[in-house]
Amino acid sequence: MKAAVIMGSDSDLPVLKPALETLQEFGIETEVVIASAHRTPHKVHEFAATAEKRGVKVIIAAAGAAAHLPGVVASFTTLPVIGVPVNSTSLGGLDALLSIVQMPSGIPVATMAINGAKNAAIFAAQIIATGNAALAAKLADYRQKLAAEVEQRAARAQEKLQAN
Ligand SMILES: Nc1c(C(=O)O)ncn1[C@@H]1O[C@H](COP(=O)(O)O)[C@@H](O)[C@H]1O
Repeated sequence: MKAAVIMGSDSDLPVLKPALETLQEFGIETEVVIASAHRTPHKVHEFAATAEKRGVKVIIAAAGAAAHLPGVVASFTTLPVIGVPVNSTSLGGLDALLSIVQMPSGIPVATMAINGAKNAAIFAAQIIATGNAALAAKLADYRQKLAAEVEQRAARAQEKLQAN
């Protein structure tokens, strides 16, 4: 049960932190790699072409600006690739979102929201859980906690409304 998180620059790390924390919470072993399709293309190729052999089941690939990294990673492997557009330029992440989401037919990248690192990790867990009952149970538990939190917040909001 292993995931990989690759990002285009160390400057993306703060955005990816929630993904790393969430993967850890679910007990998923995670490789973290900083490599760029533009600046270190050979490293990206080596990483993606050998990921399956290393036991990686799913790859989260994050980049900002002209974010070619997720698509290039996807081109070198048939493992599922989850793309995270990072807001790192004056275009607010829309540049990265459009670069990642609009893949040519045949080489998909499952694209998350801008800076949507946490959902990327949850989605990665869901993919791994299709073949791992213990992880599937953890995800079911997570959903229950989420629902309980929403109910608590709704109850607090109702109390405030009634007090006014
Ligand atoms: N989009 C890419 C790629 C790539 O797609 O290969 N490599 C780096 N980058 C992005 O450039 C932004 C600025 O990087 P620097 O802060 O290193 O200048 C980062 O958000 C990175 O993901």
